[in-house]
Amino acid sequence: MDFKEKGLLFVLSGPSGVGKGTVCRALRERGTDLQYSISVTTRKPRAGEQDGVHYFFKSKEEFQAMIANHQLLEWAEYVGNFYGTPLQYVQDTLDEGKDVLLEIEVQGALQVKQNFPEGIFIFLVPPSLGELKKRITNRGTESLKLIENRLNAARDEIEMMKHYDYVIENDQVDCACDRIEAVVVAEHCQQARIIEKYKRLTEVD
Ligand SMILES: Nc1ncnc2c1ncn2[C@@H]1O[C@H](COP(=O)(O)OP(=O)(O)OP(=O)(O)O)[C@@H](O)[C@H]1O
Ligand SMILES: Nc1nc2c(ncn2[C@@H]2O[C@H](COP(=O)(O)O)[C@@H](O)[C@H]2O)c(=O)[nH]1
Repeated sequence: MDFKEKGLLFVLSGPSGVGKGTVCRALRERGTDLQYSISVTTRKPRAGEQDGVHYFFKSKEEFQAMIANHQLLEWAEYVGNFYGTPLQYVQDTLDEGKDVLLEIEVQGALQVKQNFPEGIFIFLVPPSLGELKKRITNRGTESLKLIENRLNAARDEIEMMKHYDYVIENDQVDCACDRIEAVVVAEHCQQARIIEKYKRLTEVD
């Protein structure tokens, strides 16, 4: 039987400012074998953010057209802006046998879980709420009002971590990366065992 192994889908969530982007950048620099989906958003670019690199920046109308045309794997409204994952990229990359990592907020992650239960869901937590506030404030990319909105959303998001397979603390970026890499290795071992079992069960004498 021709059994083509697909890539694994990892979903990384966590409250704004916990360090998802920082940890993903560090994983890239380490050369961890993951592909990163670029999301679509209606949020305005921050200083230094480039279209097609950090996000695909779209108008509300363009975003709604993508929803209507079933071009998004998931989407959500988060603190006044829309965010979504382009479906085609994820499908194609998994079909090529490569692992994909989505860095998305919890409403979107739960949609992925419904439609793609074999995904692996990781929730990144800060050492404390005080440290979260310090990180998002020191980043200096949002106004005080927006920081407050994001911290309010964080309380509800943290409540949702019970729906995730793994909860990883981002105390130090390097340690958080080590833990995520350990999850990737463990999930591949698990997949290899399942495939082996499936092959044995379907073998014809
Ligand atoms: N382990 C860490 N220790 C100290 N500071 C950290 C750590 N991880 C990230 N930071 C800092 O915290 C701030 C927020 O990080 P980052 O932008 O990666 O968060 P995020 O979760 O991607 O946020 P958002 O969801 O808003 O995009 C950055 O200034 C970053 O340098
Ligand atoms: N549901 C989705 N959430 C996404 C996506 N891309 C990013 N995000 C999350 O949005 C918030 C805010 O991001 P920011 O860049 O404005 O700070 C954060 O939690 C991201 O992880 C997506 O495609 N879908």
